[in-house]
Amino acid sequence: MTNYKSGFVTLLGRPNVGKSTLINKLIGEKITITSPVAQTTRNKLKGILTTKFGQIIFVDTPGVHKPHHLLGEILVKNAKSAINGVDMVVLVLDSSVEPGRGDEYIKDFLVANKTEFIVALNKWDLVNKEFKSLRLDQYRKVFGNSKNFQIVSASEGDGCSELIDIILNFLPIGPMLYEEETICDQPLDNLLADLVREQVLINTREEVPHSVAVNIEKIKEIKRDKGKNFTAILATIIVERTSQKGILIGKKGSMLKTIGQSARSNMKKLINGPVHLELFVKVVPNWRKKESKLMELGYEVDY
Ligand SMILES: Nc1nc2c(ncn2[C@@H]2O[C@H](COP(=O)(O)OP(=O)(O)OP(=O)(O)O)[C@@H](O)[C@H]2O)c(=O)[nH]1
Repeated sequence: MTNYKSGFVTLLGRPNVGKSTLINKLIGEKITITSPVAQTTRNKLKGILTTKFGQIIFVDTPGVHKPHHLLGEILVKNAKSAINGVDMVVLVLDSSVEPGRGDEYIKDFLVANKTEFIVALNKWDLVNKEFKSLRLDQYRKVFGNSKNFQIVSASEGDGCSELIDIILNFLPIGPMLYEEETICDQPLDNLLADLVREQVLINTREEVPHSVAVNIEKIKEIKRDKGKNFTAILATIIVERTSQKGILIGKKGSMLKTIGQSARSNMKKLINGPVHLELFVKVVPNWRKKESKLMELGYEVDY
């Protein structure tokens, strides 16, 4: 008789608490987009972790794209769709700040829905030594003293293997649902596009906001008789306004170069081989309003 565990797990939490960073760390490959700008997660991503003891399928949640006064309502709406069909939830909290209403909303919602959840208190590395015990008390007051409360630092990796053990403990007994070597069910071009979009957000911050999309036009394996083979990737960054195109290209192309270099370096890690990346910027006015364009770019319009 086998005790193998498997199941679907979703990470819930306010924007920017580190959900994507945590999934990446738990799985050990860069598969989701992370940036210091809130609301970077667009599509639901699954990252798959297979261990000797079980298989955890992580479902990422979309970020919040609505004005602040709606935040509570939207968090709950997102939470509702995210918990659909999952076995358990990891509630991710940002310990570098005090517990907030948004965190409580989600907890109350989970309790009301009788959803199994554990707490991952993230960004512990950012809490000053002398404040650590106070901060822990503040969070325990709101989120309870249960043993299913794990302190982690997603960027450092601290507490992650303990978190995996807690999750596996919670999951039901079940078979391996994906082949052992699968880490993500997203097509490669989505992952590559996200790596470019991530660098646009990191490097331009508020100047080029969320009205940016990336389309992977071509991925080609180039075989060379002499020297190494490489993957050639052609990508277009789509913006809504000419002014945004200017910002993205930068002085003498400097911004586009920076974006391209960083995106390429992450692509190399993802593909596990040399990459040649060519980037173009294209203005498509109001692309967000054009649903066919959205679908062509692979977005799930689910809100
Ligand atoms: N110092 C520190 N920074 C972290 C940690 N975890 C995440 N971050 C940073 O916090 C920022 C937000 O992380 P994300 O993983 O994009 O957050 P998210 O919750 O997925 O954000 P949304 O997509 O907006 O929902 C990034 O700059 C991360 O590098 C951590 O444990 N320590």
